[in-house]
Amino acid sequence: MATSASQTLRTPFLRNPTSSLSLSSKTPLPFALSLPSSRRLASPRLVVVLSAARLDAKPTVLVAEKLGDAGLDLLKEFANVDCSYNLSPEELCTKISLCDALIVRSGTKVSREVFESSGGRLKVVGRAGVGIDNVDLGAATEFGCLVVNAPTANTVAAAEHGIALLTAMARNVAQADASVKAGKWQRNKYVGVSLVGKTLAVMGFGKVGSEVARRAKGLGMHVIAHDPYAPADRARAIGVELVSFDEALATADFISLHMPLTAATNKVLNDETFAKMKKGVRIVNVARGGVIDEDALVKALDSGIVAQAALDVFTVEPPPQGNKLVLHERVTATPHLGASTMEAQEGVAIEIAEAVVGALKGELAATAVNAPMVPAEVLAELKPYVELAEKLGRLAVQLVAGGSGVKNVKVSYASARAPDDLDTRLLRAMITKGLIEPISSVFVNLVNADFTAKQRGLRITEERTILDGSPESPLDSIQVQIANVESKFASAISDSGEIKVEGRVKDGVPHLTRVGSFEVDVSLEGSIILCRQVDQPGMIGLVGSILGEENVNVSFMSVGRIAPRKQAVMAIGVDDQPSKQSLKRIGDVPAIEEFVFLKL
Ligand SMILES: NC(=O)c1ccc[n+]([C@@H]2O[C@H](COP(=O)([O-])OP(=O)(O)OC[C@H]3O[C@@H](n4cnc5c(N)ncnc54)[C@H](O)[C@@H]3O)[C@@H](O)[C@H]2O)c1
Ligand SMILES: O=C(O)[C@H](O)COP(=O)(O)O
Repeated sequence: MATSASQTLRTPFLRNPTSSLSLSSKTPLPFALSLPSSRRLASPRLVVVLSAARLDAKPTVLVAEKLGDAGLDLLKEFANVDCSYNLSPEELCTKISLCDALIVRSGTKVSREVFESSGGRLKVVGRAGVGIDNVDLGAATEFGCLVVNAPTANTVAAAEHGIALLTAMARNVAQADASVKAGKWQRNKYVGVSLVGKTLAVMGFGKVGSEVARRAKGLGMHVIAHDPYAPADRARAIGVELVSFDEALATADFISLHMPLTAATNKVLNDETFAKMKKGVRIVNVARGGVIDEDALVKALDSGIVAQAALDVFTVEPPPQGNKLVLHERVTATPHLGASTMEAQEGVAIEIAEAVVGALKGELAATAVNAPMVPAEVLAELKPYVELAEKLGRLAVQLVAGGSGVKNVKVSYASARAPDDLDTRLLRAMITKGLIEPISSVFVNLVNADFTAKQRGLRITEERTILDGSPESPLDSIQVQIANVESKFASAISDSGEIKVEGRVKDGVPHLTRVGSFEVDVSLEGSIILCRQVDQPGMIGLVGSILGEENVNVSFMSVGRIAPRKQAVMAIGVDDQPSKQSLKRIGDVPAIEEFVFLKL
């Protein structure tokens, strides 16, 4: 989904189950921050019960690389800001356990060790720039840590630096400057090449690449581009032809690299691909050093395949002293300056500060890198269903008998909406949270739900039932089925052999509406007692009075039965947890064949 950088989206950062803080029954969303409970934040849109003392607690943001003042000011309004630059990896790991958020540029490696060392406190990593190859995204996701970047504010700066390198390289500006400063006047040595009419291949036609292409056309160059994922109409609009990788290599006089560093682009310029280039090609790299095999580039320069190279980025930064590439006479080098203009750094600082503060408040910036983006209006509509989803997951897993491994879960959404008009990622994440948290010590949120499910071998399949009728509300019901398990409440097993629970939202409140083959109706608040009994008068009163004697408030009761005077399931909602003795007394009622107490 395309969103503007300034748009912020409300997203669930889910409560850490180890926290003592609980959500009130009136809480419309389980959207508290995953901060330690003592550090929860006040936010006008977070309905979490906070003590007054806690309202004062500010999160701590570690800024590990230089950030523009405007961004720092924004951060300071909301958080304690620790600006500690040039930390060693060990120092970063030590400090991180005291921080809720970390902001870096490209010079800091946010490794797995950083997430491990944070002890679960680090909730947001903000990358003040585009490339997130210095952040271990897999580890961030595993640890439920959101990663946000600032992808737009330095685009023009990077494109301008690309053009600066292109023109400077073609006219030997850096080499000639050094020569004049050394007292020489070598006019014949530094004869350059013209750009006009030459073919420039832009590799990676994204934000920076397309801005470079636009500017190069203004210089009279013939611009082609290679990008397997770029839309043809965007290229057409700028007058750029999209070509294959090999065609780009074979026809270009100049190659400018603008792709991200990924497994697919790592050392994409290597011995083999240099051999496919036109002799005398000139290369600009303001993307990432790792996209070029640097040893191969030195060879290609020495053999004359590559006439010149202009490099802003290197595989290792800073490159080691004596690096052959940096010292090569036909190489122009800058120390990763693409984003370094006053304007870009101010913009990046604001963009990342807004994203990090938003994330700490429980919002999801539109620039989240490792979590699905859910538009604010979709989120508002799904709010009660999100709560329903988590509670159905919690109920279903508590019905599983000990020793049965939960492996296969089927979720069915009944809705009158068209299939592509219902985004279920959030619901699936919440069901996953509900299924996993009661039986483990991990906490699950939108960032790590799919990862955690996969890691635990939990297969969640989703299906849609399309209903007739008005699609006003997004969903009619959600059903969660767990296959191939025994249940501690046999009546929860449906005719087809799975544990089955189903729920709906009524007047904005989630309700349990089916257990196994029994229809019930109990609001999903507090906790629930399910009893199977032979349907007969007086049962509600009997159980109600056992609970009443202990001052346990009953919020809801409902009986679902197959037929009058046959087996029935009674669902009782309670505000407080009954004592073991009361539960035993309920179990001892002769007409009650089985019962289970479930915490929501
Ligand atoms: N030197 C600097 O200071 C500086 C500044 C900004 C950006 N960058 C780097 O520039 C690069 C581009 O940034 P952006 O903002 O334009 O990102 P972007 O995501 O907008 O564009 C990247 C483009 O690369 C394309 N791509 C992905 N894999 C590809 C492949 N195998 N072959 C060809 N194209 C491929 C994508 O489809 C996308 O269109 C990134 O590596 C970023 O880190 C460097
Ligand atoms: O990916 C980026 O945004 C650029 O490489 C800029 O990196 P920097 O923030 O370290 O200058």
